[in-house]
Amino acid sequence: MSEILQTRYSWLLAEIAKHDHAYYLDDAPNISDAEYDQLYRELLEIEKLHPTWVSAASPSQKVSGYANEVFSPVIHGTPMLSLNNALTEDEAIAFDKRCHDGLQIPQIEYSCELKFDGLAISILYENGRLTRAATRGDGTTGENVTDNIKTIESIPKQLIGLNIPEKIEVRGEVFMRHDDFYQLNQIQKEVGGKEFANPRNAAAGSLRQLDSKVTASRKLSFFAYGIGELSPKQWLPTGHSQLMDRYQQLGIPVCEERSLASNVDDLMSFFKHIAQKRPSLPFDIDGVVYKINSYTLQNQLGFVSRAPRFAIAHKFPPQEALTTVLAIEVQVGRTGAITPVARLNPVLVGGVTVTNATLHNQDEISRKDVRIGDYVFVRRAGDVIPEIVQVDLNQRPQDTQPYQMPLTCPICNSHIEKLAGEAIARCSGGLFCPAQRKQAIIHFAHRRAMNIDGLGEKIVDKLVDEKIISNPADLYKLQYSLNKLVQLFYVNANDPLKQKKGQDLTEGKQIQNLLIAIESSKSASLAKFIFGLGIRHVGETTAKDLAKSFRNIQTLMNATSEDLLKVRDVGPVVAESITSFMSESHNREVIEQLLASGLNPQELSEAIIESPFQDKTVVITGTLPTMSRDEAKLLLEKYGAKVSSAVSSKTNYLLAGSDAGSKLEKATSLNIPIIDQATMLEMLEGSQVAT
Ligand SMILES: NC(=O)c1ccc[n+]([C@@H]2O[C@H](COP(=O)([O-])OP(=O)(O)OC[C@H]3O[C@@H](n4cnc5c(N)ncnc54)[C@H](O)[C@@H]3O)[C@@H](O)[C@H]2O)c1
Ligand SMILES: [Zn+2]
Repeated sequence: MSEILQTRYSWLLAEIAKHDHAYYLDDAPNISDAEYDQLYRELLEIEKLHPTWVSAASPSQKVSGYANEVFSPVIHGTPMLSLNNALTEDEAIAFDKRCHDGLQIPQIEYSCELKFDGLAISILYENGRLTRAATRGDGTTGENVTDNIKTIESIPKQLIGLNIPEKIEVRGEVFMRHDDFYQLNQIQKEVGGKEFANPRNAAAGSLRQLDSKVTASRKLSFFAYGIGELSPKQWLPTGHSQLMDRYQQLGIPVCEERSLASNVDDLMSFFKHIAQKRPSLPFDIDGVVYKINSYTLQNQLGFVSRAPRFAIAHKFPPQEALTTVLAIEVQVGRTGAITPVARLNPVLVGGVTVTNATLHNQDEISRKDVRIGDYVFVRRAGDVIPEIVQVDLNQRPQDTQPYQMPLTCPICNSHIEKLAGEAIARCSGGLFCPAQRKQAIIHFAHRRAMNIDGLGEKIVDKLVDEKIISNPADLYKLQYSLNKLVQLFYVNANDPLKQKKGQDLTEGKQIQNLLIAIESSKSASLAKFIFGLGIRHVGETTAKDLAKSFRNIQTLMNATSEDLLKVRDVGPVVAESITSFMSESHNREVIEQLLASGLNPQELSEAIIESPFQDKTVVITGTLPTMSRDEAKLLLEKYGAKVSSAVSSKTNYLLAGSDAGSKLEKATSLNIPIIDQATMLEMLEGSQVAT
């Protein structure tokens, strides 16, 4: 039992670390906060049972987060801590009880605030002037974001009033209001930039920018809720609430929505009052915070490693609503991944209209048994993509059917496959499916596949969008589309593909180069061709093994599982993936078209007969008259040479073209034979490569 638990514990540590990275460093979480909190809770439960397992590195022992080293570091005078959570009313009541037990006094006054959903910031004022600002980072070391903070309008650069302390570190939250968030995403959409999943990510992503001009262009807001360094110490008022009042007098923004509570009932009514108000607030909050008001009492209770004992965040449960499933549709991603999506009767969840929810995969649909027509609870936990929590079985209409994913791709009709051990189903028409088109062509042209220089993502996007090509075989027909290409490359001056300054537009050099690269790719090896097909699980190494075993593409196309399993390193999953790919007639058609265009990839045996370059080391330098250096390299390698980049005493030949520089000098000084392209070709005459 304990072994299973130990495994689970290690898994949780790794999982939480992974999510912390995505959340704190990349400002792009992959799971909802509610799901994250569940993982964290489970970790705490296990640690309670096995205190000896807990190391200092556990997220329970330290403040989560990182300081990215691209910012200069700021060491916090006093650590910036986290808050413990109460997820239920009972847990909040238990917090109040712990405070009473710890302080042994009959009545405690609490200051109640909102829990803003942004990121913590420390702002230092010296003699009233803003001199430094830093993020929380890992709690001890934060990121210096002074210039960025200065771009936030509501944060005073100079404090006002008569009672300004010599030095004061104001702590609070930077966040983004809903309207500013929608506006930002709208702009991002227009300029093709990254859209943010929620205001928290947008705030963090906007503040943690190296260029403060970017931050300045994003509208951020700020509320203060705490204090760090202070001098003179006597400046501090008696309690937290009084500090907030004083902040207001200094011109520091403080949220109006706060109150004092004198017992646990007051805490609960504050919570309910705010929960009701939440949908109409202009910014996101994920709960409320209760803090013992008196600083003397706060100090008596003190801190645990990562959070104060005198405060707690009472979090809202994830926001849910009930609605009906109108349809279940599948979406096909760029790599063929099939994701079922529930189309919902539009419903407001926490102030946002939800019309779709992801269902992830068939296993998930079956587990939840979501059917078309069902009433379902939809959750939006302040974040990411809405999801279906569960079906309300009491309201299930008669005649509903368990949902089955389609067997063929809704876009291209190829069969949908699900490989053993994978949760995700995929469209098998990799070479043909419009959804996968761009990805397939980009992969085919990749340097390590057919190596078509100049055929990058942007050009592929254009060629496909303009319907000039729709699959890799179309590349070899491009010379027939010259007119269209010229238009595409040169006519629209605003086009990202337009020629760089100084290049001659009329010459058509870019098109010419592309066509040459496509033409030379016809001689790519069988291994590169197989790799270029983009068959799932067939990487470069597997492609090489397959090429060696099958010698030509036709044999591979007709190989059975048994044949495939004989190949080194090919197991059942790879074999299944290949047979499934090759059994899809659409893919076969594209391969046939490729062969018809003059590609005939063959695997040459490695045995070389009679080559003067067999096992010789050659270095290539300068510009050769008719070949590129890469072409010469391939040729030499085919004849058994090892082509290296630096001249040494071990070099057997230097192949030199015009404008050769230091390599030529070095080779001369080492007495290494120097040959030119013509000599190389002469030497190769009469050599043979066995096929
Ligand atoms: N979705 C994910 O993948 C993921 C990953 C990591 C963390 N998280 C989220 O982050 C939380 C943990 O982060 P955390 O350690 O920053 O704790 P926290 O966000 O739960 O609480 C501490 C923070 O609350 C903020 N805060 C807002 N209002 C406040 C107020 N009035 N007074 C004091 N502080 C206030 C401060 O920034 C402070 O640093 C998790 O509970 C989870 O919700 C999510
Ligand atoms: Zn498809």
